[in-house]
Amino acid sequence: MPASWYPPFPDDIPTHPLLVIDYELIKARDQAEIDRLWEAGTKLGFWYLKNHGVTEEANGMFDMGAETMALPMEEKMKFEQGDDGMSFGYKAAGANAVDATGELDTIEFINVAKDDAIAWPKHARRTYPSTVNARMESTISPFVRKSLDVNNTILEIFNDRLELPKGALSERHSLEEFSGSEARITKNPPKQPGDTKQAIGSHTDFGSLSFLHNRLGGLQVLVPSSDSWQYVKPIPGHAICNIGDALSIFSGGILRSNLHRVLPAPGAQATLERWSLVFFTRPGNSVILRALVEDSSIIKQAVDKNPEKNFETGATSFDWFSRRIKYQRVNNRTGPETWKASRGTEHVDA
Ligand SMILES: O=C(O)CCC(=O)C(=O)O
Ligand SMILES: [Fe+2]
Repeated sequence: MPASWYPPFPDDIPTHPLLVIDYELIKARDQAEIDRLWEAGTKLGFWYLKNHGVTEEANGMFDMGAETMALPMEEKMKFEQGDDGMSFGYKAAGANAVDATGELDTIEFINVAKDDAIAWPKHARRTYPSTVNARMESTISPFVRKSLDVNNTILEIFNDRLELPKGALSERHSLEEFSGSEARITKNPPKQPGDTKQAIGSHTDFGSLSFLHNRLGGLQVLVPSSDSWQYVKPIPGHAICNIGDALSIFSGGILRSNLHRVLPAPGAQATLERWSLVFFTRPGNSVILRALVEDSSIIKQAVDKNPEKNFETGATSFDWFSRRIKYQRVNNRTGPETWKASRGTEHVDA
């Protein structure tokens, strides 16, 4: 459905302003735009990105999502992600908890590994439904490659601003090493009257950078230093980008991995199915998640200034990621401690 057919996001509810960053200017290394990206990355950890050049590929991904979710449940379940912490594949609605009480999530999604999109027609990590295979070459691989370009460019900018040696962040996100990087399409059913269920519970993202394409509202950020949640209004043609745990940890907390969640779309949009598309860039599986204090004096200063925060996770990116996925799954739930075990840097940040 073209975005112009959607009922508008209501104009009478508070929204959180994000800086609009122009990717063309970032690519051209425009200093003023880089300063604004830095401000967005350090203060909120979320920003809009315009002129990213991925709209057509994103539209194809939404079509792939619709084709995949229309398959019979029995077919989709053949490609289910399982309970061991692997994220690639299909997840049915209600397979994850959204909070410590074990309330169930309402979204279904399909995750396609960057490694499979790059290796195609070979399988690197797993197999997928026929609807995914049919679009791997035409849609998914181009989307993944372009999204990687966008996120890698942003990583280079942050690398320089963090005064890290050239390539310090890139080498931790190499194309060749297997990683948790993946493309995700989510589908949330229309809101039922009186329903207050969360589609995705409060979380920080697991990896380094998320590149999100939203058509409807529903995404909320926790406003820093407050307990107030505010909607992020989708703007046509603008992606929403955010920083995840791994990049926040590498930077000694200078870059912010902010809590966010997804509710049903507000106002008149609530009557529609809500689809969203994300590309997650995550470090290579073997990369240890710790502040890069030996490589940057400003990261060292940031860590020294906050002795109460622990940036030595002792975990590889693979361990961090698998733990978080695994303990979200309600099949693994024993009690509130399972939810706690699925958490990210909100504790580092406490
Ligand atoms: O659907 C959205 O707007 C956000 C999705 C999200 O936060 C996630 O998949 O991690
Ligand atoms: Fe997220």
